[in-house]
Amino acid sequence: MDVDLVGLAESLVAEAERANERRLLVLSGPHERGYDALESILDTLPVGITETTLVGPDDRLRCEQIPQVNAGDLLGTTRDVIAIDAHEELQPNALGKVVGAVDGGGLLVLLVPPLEEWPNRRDGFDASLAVPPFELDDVTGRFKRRLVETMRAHRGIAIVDLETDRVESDGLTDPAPRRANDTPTPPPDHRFPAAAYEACLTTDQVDAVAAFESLFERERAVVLEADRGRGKSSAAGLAAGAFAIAGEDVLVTAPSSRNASELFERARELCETLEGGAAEDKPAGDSLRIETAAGGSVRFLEPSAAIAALESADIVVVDEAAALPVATLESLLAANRVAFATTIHGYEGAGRGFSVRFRDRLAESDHAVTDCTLVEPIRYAAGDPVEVWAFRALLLDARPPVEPLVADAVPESVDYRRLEGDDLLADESLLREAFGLLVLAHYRTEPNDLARLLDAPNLEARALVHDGHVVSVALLAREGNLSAETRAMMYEGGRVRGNMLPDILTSQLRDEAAGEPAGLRVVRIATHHAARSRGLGSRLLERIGEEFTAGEGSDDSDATGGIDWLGTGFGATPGLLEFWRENGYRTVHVSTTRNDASGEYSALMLAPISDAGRALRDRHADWFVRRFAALSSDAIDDLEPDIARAVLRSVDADAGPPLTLTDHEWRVVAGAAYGPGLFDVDPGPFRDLIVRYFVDDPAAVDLTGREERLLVLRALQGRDAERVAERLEYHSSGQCMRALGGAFCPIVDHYGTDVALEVRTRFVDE
Ligand SMILES: CC(=O)SCCNC(=O)CCNC(=O)[C@H](O)C(C)(C)COP(=O)(O)OP(=O)(O)OC[C@H]1O[C@@H](n2cnc3c(N)ncnc32)[C@H](O)[C@@H]1OP(=O)(O)O
Ligand SMILES: Nc1ncnc2c1ncn2[C@@H]1O[C@H](COP(=O)(O)OP(=O)(O)OP(=O)(O)O)[C@@H](O)[C@H]1O
Repeated sequence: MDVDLVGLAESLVAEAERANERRLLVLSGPHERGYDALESILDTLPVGITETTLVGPDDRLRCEQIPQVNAGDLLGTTRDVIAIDAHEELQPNALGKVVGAVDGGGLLVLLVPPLEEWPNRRDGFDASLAVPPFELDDVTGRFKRRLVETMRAHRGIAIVDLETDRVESDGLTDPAPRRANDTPTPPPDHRFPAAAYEACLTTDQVDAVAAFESLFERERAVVLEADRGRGKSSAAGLAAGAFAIAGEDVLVTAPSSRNASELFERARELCETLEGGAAEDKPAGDSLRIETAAGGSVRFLEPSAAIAALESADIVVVDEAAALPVATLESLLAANRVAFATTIHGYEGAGRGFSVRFRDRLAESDHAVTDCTLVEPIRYAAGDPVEVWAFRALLLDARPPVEPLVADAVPESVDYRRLEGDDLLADESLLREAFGLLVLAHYRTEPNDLARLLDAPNLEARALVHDGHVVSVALLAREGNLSAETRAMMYEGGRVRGNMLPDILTSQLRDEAAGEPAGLRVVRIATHHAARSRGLGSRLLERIGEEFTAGEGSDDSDATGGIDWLGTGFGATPGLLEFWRENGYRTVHVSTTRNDASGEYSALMLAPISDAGRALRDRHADWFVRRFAALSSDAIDDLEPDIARAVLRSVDADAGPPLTLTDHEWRVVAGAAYGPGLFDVDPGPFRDLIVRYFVDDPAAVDLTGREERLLVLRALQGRDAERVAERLEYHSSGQCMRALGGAFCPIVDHYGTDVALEVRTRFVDE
């Protein structure tokens, strides 16, 4: 080989060391030559085998090797050199996870096919985007084209063409030598020991530790946000140690104990510094525990155990909070003094439930909240070119437009726009705004989603733009239109990628024909927070409906038309159910388990366009109404009553069986409403009536919100009267049951047959 590859790698590393930055070396060309080059580089660089990792399919070097799917193992760890073999495939998520693990002074190496060809090759990841009925050939290469373009445009990235033996770019930036880091100093008035601050590596970390001092007071919460590798876990550990030294019992929780290791490391070091090795580190089962001379402690419990033990702790620290379900975070908020540390950008595809949903709940709580953001990286210098490139290429920092640009947007001021892949690729700011809005509005968006948006044949995006800026955006997926073979396979228990609605309607709800009509699922919709509640989201759905109604019916399956139904599935909340209902969508199913990430039950809704779509919606609405009462006392017996009310109200009013209570059942119900009868002897007819009442939503039946919740909790979900009385603030279970009878009076008045009304006259003077 003519080019002095080894010399280039050495210069890159020398420069990286000088600046405490990283460098990226792209080796493009035939697979084997890539490995030959990599091996000679690794043989020469003064880097230990233990500090090197190969991320790829084969164990080909004398160093640690992990496949891309396990790239998450590198999160929170540090390596001098990481090489990614992207010949067989490149998973965008793996790239995002790996980039943060390379140490300052280190090298990231990317083995790729010749750059000109790479975007035109379909790889293993692309295969995952070819969801039925689409084929691999339908997948495009825009994401890779974007990677190549940004690699060529960014600093600090060397590109070598191994086929032509040419250095396309040497990636050298000739950086100024790094300034010696100023040693951070403790804040002037501090309550933690100075050693807690002296252990900090950056001024940001000092500020973060200081933020924890607010937890000396009651009813306080601290929120620590940072990109990966800013030292937030360590800051939390120093604070936890300082509290333990002061005699407090600190309970630490995180998705797994592995996530909390840095925190315990710092806490233990601090306790040892201050107590001269007195701190005890006792592994007890799977929990870590540090105890101090003052009787304080730092201990780890898994989230569910931590929730059960909140009462016993003085202070609760939640690390990697964004990766926990919102429901779990809410339960942890019951702690009086609590801190949440979380990653804000999606290296890990970590949940954004934290910022999206939990923030509101935190603001509503009684805690005074202290916020702190750590910006300065710890593993490498700020402004590191590899991080800058990764953020840009993977849009890890994509943001919606700044508020003033869209603050005046109203339905009359906006244009409807199809966001075609090529437009998005060509217009960086359009892509950033649209993707940024999707990311901000959803709790789980990751680099793979960017690739999907650009390349997946089943996905489309639409937006409302105000003065050229995206103010509302929707991500749409084509579903259904599946062959008889695929449908049979699903019906028999096989899985099909994409196609969420047909999949659930077929495999769970046993409708083999559900995948036949063609649909369009609104995967995600978001309006800029500065312009919500002005009808923009509804306008966007309306325009989408118009566009796809144009070519109604599955016979005509050309690019825009050929759609039988619009649909959606999302974590159900009363507000969202109302939003979709207002826009013509009707509920056909509620999931029987809570979503892992959001902690919510999902609702599936359909808005038919063609006759085939209407038939699909109608039969599923009918089945849903028929099964709802039985579900309520079983799989969804803990569905929040306000969600149950909203779910039933958003079912098509014509759906479900007619009321068929026998004369005897009417006597039982009317007897409980107006006389001495009891709900408990025969709940069935009561439940049928309640479901009918909610689905019809008749104005003539006058019930309060509290009465409706009572109907759900006691009668549909069959919960214990005493608990229901407590929750709805009735004086006693007796009063609660009397109120239940009372709630049935207007229902009997409205629906009751002559037999029922006769019962009423026995007890009421008319
Ligand atoms: C498949 C999915 O993507 S479901 C997830 C939807 N997206 C999100 O939750 C992201 C955050 N939220 C948003 O971006 C917006 O609130 C959207 C997209 C839900 C609605 O967009 P908007 O432009 O505000 O819609 P629009 O003005 O037409 O309708 C608003 C009405 O919907 C209802 N609504 C929507 N969301 C909520 C909510 N979270 N809580 C209460 N009501 C809500 C209300 O009735 C509201 O009217 P109001 O504010 O006068 O009470
Ligand atoms: N004060 C400190 N003293 C010693 N080492 C530190 C300190 N702060 C951070 N580090 C080291 O820097 C790296 C990143 O720190 P830490 O894990 O706390 O950051 P983080 O923001 O939680 O990062 P990640 O999200 O990647 O886990 C770790 O290897 C940690 O050991």
